Amino acid sequence: MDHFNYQDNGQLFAEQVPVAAIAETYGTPCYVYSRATLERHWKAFDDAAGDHPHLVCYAVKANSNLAILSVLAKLGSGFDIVSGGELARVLEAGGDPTKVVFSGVGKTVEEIEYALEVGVGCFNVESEPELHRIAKVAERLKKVAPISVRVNPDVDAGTHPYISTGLKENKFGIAIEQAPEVYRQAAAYPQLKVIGVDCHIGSQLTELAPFLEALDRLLVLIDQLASEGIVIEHLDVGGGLGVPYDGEQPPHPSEYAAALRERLADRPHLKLVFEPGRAIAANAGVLLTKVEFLKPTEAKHFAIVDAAMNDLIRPSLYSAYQAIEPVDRSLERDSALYDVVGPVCETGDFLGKDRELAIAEDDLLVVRSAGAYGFCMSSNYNSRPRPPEILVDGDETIEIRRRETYAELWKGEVVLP
Ligand SMILES: Cc1ncc(COP(=O)(O)O)c(C=O)c1O
Ligand SMILES: N[C@@H](CCCC[NH3+])C(=O)O
Repeated sequence: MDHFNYQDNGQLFAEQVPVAAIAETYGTPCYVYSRATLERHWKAFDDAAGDHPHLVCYAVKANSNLAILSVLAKLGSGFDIVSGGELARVLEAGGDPTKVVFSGVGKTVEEIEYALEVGVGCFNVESEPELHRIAKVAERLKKVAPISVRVNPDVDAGTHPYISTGLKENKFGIAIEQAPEVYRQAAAYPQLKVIGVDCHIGSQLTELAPFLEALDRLLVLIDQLASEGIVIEHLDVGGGLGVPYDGEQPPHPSEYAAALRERLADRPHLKLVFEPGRAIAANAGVLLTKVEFLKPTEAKHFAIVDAAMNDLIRPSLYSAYQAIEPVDRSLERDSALYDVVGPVCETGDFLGKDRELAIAEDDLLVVRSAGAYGFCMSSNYNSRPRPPEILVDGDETIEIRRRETYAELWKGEVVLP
């Protein structure tokens, strides 16, 4: 069962995970996750950091199902959040607020109050006005807010422009040249406690070099701050480690974490904070979908499936590649080149283009690497109920979110008299 992992990414897992039985029981489309794989990925970071002080703060945005958060909380995980809603989820799942880092460029007064009330571990401050806002709220609540400045190190992460975050032109963080001045202002506020430096340069990075370049720039900053008497206790390197969607060979989490740790060998007291999302969740999940119709046209063959862009938006939004495979490859089928599309009324509604597939109507397909930025980015567009989420936990399959009903589609709406 323990099978959706990096090394095995190219293999069919149907023999080990009862996906056909899951589809039978819960219907399609349907997300399926592996608890063992989630745990293994989290531990790869944790183990590689070894006895260097560290905290793996799973990025909740990647997959925020309460069951997933509770699995990680039980391992001792911290959490990287970007909203009050994510904080509420972490608390509901049994997460420790003191192990929460709060990122995001637009924290509201209400969110800051909430985070201070529950005692989050750190605010990752993304602008000067945010610094002043946190200080003001903390003063009013008579609290001291622990803060890091999210520094934009101006490193090209070499990833999709929509998910690159560490360049000068991106909205995230504070330019590294301005960071010392912002730290000085922070240090002058009695209601703020400077504890860290933070960065996050982008997502789906497949090389170590940009991470190390960013790290080196932050270490220079940390030394400069130390010379001014501003002591940094933790270095948050963000998330962003990529996964193999289409033959990429990103460093394994253990290799990545070990490389960063090595850089800090002469700084045994500088705590390392990681914020991985995708690397933990993506290849711990798949989206199951069924072929509704095969539609050959003059220009193209379409495989119309029952999952759509509302269920998994990454292909439509970023032209992202996600592998699509038939669950049962032993069936006799003619092979053809298909665009795998959903029922949503948008030309951009596709899960994959030009895929060589040997399939027929009613066949079950898996869309791989769908455990991260899958369900959490889903919507009800075209009034499609969102799919269920199933966690495979050893021999058990647990429905960790049931399929939405039609009535849930209009929850909170009113029919006018
Ligand atoms: C601040 C921050 N931390 C962590 C993450 C998680 O990124 P990833 O899923 O690429 O590890 C993101 C998303 O890119 C982010 O914006
Ligand atoms: N949602 C994106 C990643 C965004 C990362 C969040 N900062 C994806 O699916 O690849």
